[in-house]
Amino acid sequence: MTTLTITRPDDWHVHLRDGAALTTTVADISRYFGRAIVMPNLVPPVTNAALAEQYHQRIMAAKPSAHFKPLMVLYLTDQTTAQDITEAKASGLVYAAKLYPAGATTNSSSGVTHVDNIAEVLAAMEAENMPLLVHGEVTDHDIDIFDREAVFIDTILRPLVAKYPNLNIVLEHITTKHAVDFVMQANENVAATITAHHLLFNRNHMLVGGIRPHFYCLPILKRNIHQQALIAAATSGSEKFFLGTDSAPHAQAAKEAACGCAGAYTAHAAIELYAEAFEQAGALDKLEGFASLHGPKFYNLPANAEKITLTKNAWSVPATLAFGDDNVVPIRANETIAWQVK
Ligand SMILES: NC(=O)N[C@@H](CC(=O)O)C(=O)O
Ligand SMILES: [Zn+2]
Ligand SMILES: [Zn+2]
Repeated sequence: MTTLTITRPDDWHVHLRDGAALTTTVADISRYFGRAIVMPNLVPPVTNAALAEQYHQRIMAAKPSAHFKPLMVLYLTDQTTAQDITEAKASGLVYAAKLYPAGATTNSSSGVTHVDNIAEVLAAMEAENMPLLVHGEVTDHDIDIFDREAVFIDTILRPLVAKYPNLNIVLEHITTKHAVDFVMQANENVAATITAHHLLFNRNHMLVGGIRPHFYCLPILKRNIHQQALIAAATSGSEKFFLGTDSAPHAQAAKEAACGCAGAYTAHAAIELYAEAFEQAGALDKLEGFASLHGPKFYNLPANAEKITLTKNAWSVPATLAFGDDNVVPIRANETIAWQVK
């Protein structure tokens, strides 16, 4: 196949950052995506409706394409109240709230220290029909970094799903067969996003022949059998799995460092990278469901009305992209990508 026309896709998990970085991130994400769930892990984080509204204005001031709509997310802390949820929902701009276990990932230090601290908040979200988005990793320092997602599922998520059976939950950026199996056996209100980089890469890409910091993200790339399970889930046609790039830019110097930040930048070529992964799996016919239909259905929103067309036409990714006063090194820097959006 050399061209592929699909319903305009959405990105259900992206980091646009703030300030001057918005010039690049907003242009890239709005090139063909219709909507994006915008992660709230700024410094300080987006913890209430007023902050979400201000962040929304800054994103719109960065002039996204006319078809683009940012969907805002509340960052949950130990101090979040049920009223914060009610006000966020009433704003009409906030579509979900995010659980970052404190210390699990970039800018998560204000996150939740124990899920019991947000019991009332979760009950309010269940009542208000507001989805809970989860960074699913435990932070105990004696738990191996490669096991943190599986341990989170068994010790935190499974009991949480049982306690709030009607809460809509998205396990974000899943990276293991354990997560795929958990989501598959759960009820319809439990779904997952999958990144392009976790479909295309495993930990060998990051660690063999030298350490490659631009592949370092959280949850960390796992071994090949997990990559295969993610590919099988994404291309299965199951409505429980949908596109979330987790495009997470950091300045080049913050990645290429003795202690490098976690996050991979893919917003410059997101659907193109997914198309490669789906083509390698012989499943290009499943891309539209994953990228454009399953997400809106889960969020109870209509699919986008327009279409986009991808053509098989290799193009070169630059070594760096502008990122405020800095640079970001995108995934596939100095290499080619097989697909291109017309
Ligand atoms: N995925 C990452 O490695 N990093 C994200 C945070 C996150 O999504 O966990 C970031 O904000 O940099
Ligand atoms: Zn995360
Ligand atoms: Zn993320």
